[in-house]
Parts: sequence; C-alpha cells; structure tokens
Amino acid sequence: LWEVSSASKARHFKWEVGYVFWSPDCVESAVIGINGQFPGPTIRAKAGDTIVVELKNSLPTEGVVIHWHGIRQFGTPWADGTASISQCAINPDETFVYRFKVDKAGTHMYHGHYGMQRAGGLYGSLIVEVAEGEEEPFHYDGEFNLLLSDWYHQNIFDQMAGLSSKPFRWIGEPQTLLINGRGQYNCSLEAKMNGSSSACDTSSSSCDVEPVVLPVLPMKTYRLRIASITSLASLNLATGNHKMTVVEADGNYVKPLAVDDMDIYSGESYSVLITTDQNPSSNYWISVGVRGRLPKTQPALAILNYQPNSPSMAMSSRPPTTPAWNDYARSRAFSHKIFSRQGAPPPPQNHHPSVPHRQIALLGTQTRIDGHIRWSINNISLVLPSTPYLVSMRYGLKGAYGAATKPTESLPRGYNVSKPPTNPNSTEGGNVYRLRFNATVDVILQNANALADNVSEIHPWHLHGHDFWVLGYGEGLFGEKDAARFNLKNPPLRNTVVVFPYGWTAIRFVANNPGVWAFHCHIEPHLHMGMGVIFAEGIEHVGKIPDEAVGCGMAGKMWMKPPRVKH
Ligand SMILES: O=C1O[C@H]([C@@H](O)CO)C(O)=C1O
Repeated sequence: LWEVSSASKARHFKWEVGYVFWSPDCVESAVIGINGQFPGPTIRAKAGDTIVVELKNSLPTEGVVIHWHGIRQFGTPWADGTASISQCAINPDETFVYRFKVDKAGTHMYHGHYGMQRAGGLYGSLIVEVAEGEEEPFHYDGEFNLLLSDWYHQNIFDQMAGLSSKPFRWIGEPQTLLINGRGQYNCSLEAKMNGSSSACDTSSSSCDVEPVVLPVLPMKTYRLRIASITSLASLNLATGNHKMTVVEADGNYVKPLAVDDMDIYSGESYSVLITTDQNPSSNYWISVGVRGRLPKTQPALAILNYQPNSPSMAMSSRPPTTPAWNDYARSRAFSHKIFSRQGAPPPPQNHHPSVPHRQIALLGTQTRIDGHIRWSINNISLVLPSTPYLVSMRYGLKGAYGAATKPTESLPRGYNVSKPPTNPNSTEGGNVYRLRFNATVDVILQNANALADNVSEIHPWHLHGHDFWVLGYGEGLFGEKDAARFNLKNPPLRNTVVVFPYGWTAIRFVANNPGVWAFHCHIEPHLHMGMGVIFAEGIEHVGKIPDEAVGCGMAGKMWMKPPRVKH
C-alpha cells in the first residue's frame, strides 16, 4: 500500500521541538518552536511522496506528538500523531520517526495534539503539490501561503489550569490574530503605515511590527493558500477590491466560487485565486477579522504589494472590513455555497439515496462533572486513556479503554436545543464508536444551547483519517425528514466542517481506513474540555505498530519482561 513509486520520493526532515523565546505580536513569551523557529518549518512535497520526519522531543518535562492535519494516513494509522489515540506521547529526549505518504495534492497543516500544545505554538504548514507531470485544474502565476492563528499572552499551563478549575476560568478572547506567526498587539498597523508615530508601542527591542507582505505583479493571477490553526477564533478574510475565487477546500477541489470575503474556521484550509486587476500605483490591504464571538481582538492585516511600489508606501484605501461577528446568515450562506468540483464522484448511496449503513447522531452540550464545566457528546465528556486506543485495540487489551460501555448514537426525542440542558450533569468516558469496516457512516452533529441562557456557539469539527462529504446543514433539532434534503449530488469533500449555533450539520464518510481516528471540535479549549469522540474501524487490518508508539499505559507494563535469572 505504501510502496514508493519511481516518480515519487521520500522527503526527510530532522526536527527538534523545544521552547524558544519569541515575540509573535511584540510581546515576548516562551513558545513551542521547531528547530528554533515559530511557526515550524513549512513542509512542501508532491503527491505520492513519502514524508519522513525524525522528531526529537527537547521539551524538558512534557511529552509531544505532531498531527498531520488533512493527511489520511492510509496504512499508517500510528503516524497520525494523536497522543493516547494513535500513539504514546514521545517522552522528553526521545525521538519518534513519522513516516507517511501524502497521496493527493492539497493545502494542509501540522500541529501538536497533546494537551494544549497547539495553542502553545506547535504548528506549521504542510503543502502538497500535484505529482510531477500533473496539473492543477486552474491556472495561476504565483502563490502565497497564509497560515492564520490566534495568540494568547497567558501561557497554556495557566489556560489549562483555568479550564479545569472550580470555579471555571475561561481563557477569554485571544490578544492577537497572527498571519504566518506574526501580528501586532495593541498596534494600529493602518495608522503606522499612514505615518502616525504613536500608532504602535515599539519600545520592546525584539518587537517587529512589520506586516506580512505579498509582492505581486499587475494583471497576474495568484493562488492564496489559507489555513486556520486558531485555538478559538473563527475568522473571516476579506480582500477589498480584489475578488477571490475559492477553488480548494481542505485538500479537495471545489466548484469555483467568487466572493469578496470568506469565513475560515479552525482546522479548515482553502485556496483562492485573485487577479491583480486594480490600479497598480497603490498597494492594498487584506484583513482578517473575528467571526462568531464578540471580538475583542483587532483584525490582522497583510499587504498586497503591487511591484515596483515600496511595501511601506502610504495606503490609499482603508483595510476592508470583515462582516459583523454575529451575521450568521452570511456565514451560513457562504458554507451552503461550497460544492464539489464538477466530475468529483458523489457519495455512496447504497440501496436508497437516504438510507446509509449507519447513522450516528452526536449531540454536543456544555455540561458539568462534579461542578467542573465540560463539553459532552451524548452526555459523555471525552477523557483519553493512558494506553493509546490503537494499541489497546490492536492487541486486545479490552480493559484499557472501557470497551464494555457503548456510547449512544441517537438524539434524545424532543430535545429542546434552544434551552440549557435539563440535565447538565455528564460523565467521563472513552467515547469509542466501533465502525464496521467499509461501512458508509452518516454523522449528524447537533448543536444546542450552552449552560447559560441564550448562548450557543460555533464548533468546527475535524475528522482524522478521512475526508467526508458535507450533506447538509439545518437549524433546530435534526429530524429524519431532514435526511430527504441531503445533497447527494455535489456535496463537498472536506475534513473539517462547522456546526452553527442551535443547528445541525450532516456528513457522510466510508469507514475504509484501518485505524482509530479522533473526531472532535477543533477549538483547542473545547477539545481539552472533552468535546470529541473516537471512531475505530478495520483494526484487524492494522499492520505492525512501531515499538516506539507502544510503550505506555497498560501496553507499557505488559511489554516489560523480567530478565532471565541464572541459578
Ligand atoms: O467553553 C466555553 O466556556 C465559555 C463560556 O461558555 C462559559 O464561561 C465559552 O465562551 C466557551 O466557549
């Protein structure tokens, strides 16, 4: 399955993860870097290549893993980089070799998947170009990569302590939005560019308020690869006078869609094409603003720099404004307009178009356990076991993950999604759904009111190991009649999808990838508070798990053999 064909090649990387002092937004703190860099180095490969990352953990007291977000890991489920799910965390001073194939072109990312290390800065871009001799189904003259993130001044240990405290201490909104790891805290880049000397506090010597600059030539077409790896924020990117045409979402081609601005949720990636058809004597702003939560964070700005203008010349126009944070109608309209590109195979439809092999409904609610605030799915809040699921299932260690308790998979009849839960108490669990190998699975993600009255939040859900078709969205409680309205003709294939407040989102995938796969809200604090489930399929087809992935929890103890004593 993972033989390297003659045209493709192995790309080797040697990485060391460690704390580095960094000033992502002019405020210095310890950030998790790779080879001394934040964000981590960009990986570029071609479809069919094998990526080999030799990862050394130089964090002094923490384990680490890296998840290759968007890569399906066919045949290599142990390389998915999820602590307690696909592998044991790599201990300090130890090295783990990630070896996996990137089978198709796409704009992806990688990031930590242990504790809240992603929010601590452990992330970067992973870009897969089409295979040698192949062509993208659209033309462009050049490309830029925009990795979007949000940044907190409170370190992740304080954040995690707050989330598990009684009373609960919420992390709040991020201080700064970053583009390619750079942002400006408490600083009006716009005012600074227009010559106001008091616009930014540049007293910190390590401060670099320079914006991200995209140098372009007039009358050319550029591909912007845009990915969001935010901890919390939902984003909107606006290009003002330049129309964008969306052509790729999460590594899959989509029906070209022309827009002035676009929403991007954490875990999503897009490619858009822009044509530099504006007056070439000016430069232009690109704005990135917050959606879905009352923003307390300034928009991030980048500059479209028409050559040969100086990148620092005064701007002749204001930055485009992103839509109002709570204009959900606009967000829905955007999501509803993403379709697969013509010619993409439709989802399997089995006997009857609306009858899948299995339907799993997941009701996400905010709940309490012993007074601690948690997020729960069907009233179970995900707590990961000490033995990785992949290991315990492959070796039949049933006691290791609560195999006896099966989570439910239907919605409580008549559940009132517009009110806080009547039973706000939940329990902890391993939340494993075992799927029949090759089954077609529909998942209904149901949103509801949180603990406080009149609050329901956005949750972007990310599936590991698969792409899925987005069959539809709706408001209120999902009902069987809604399945008749599923889009089975041209639903987009994605790996991350948003669930809107008080609404539902339906997806379909084929359980054809032997392994154990996380499916979770991509908001870092929400996952940390239990908002996820585990899908397991085709375990009998999983090959030999590398020894380095196995030595923890129950497996670690069982593998220990006492030395033979000579008498
Ligand atoms: O998980 C969350 O907790 C807070 C709030 O619901 C309780 O303080 C919030 O905004 C979240 O997204």
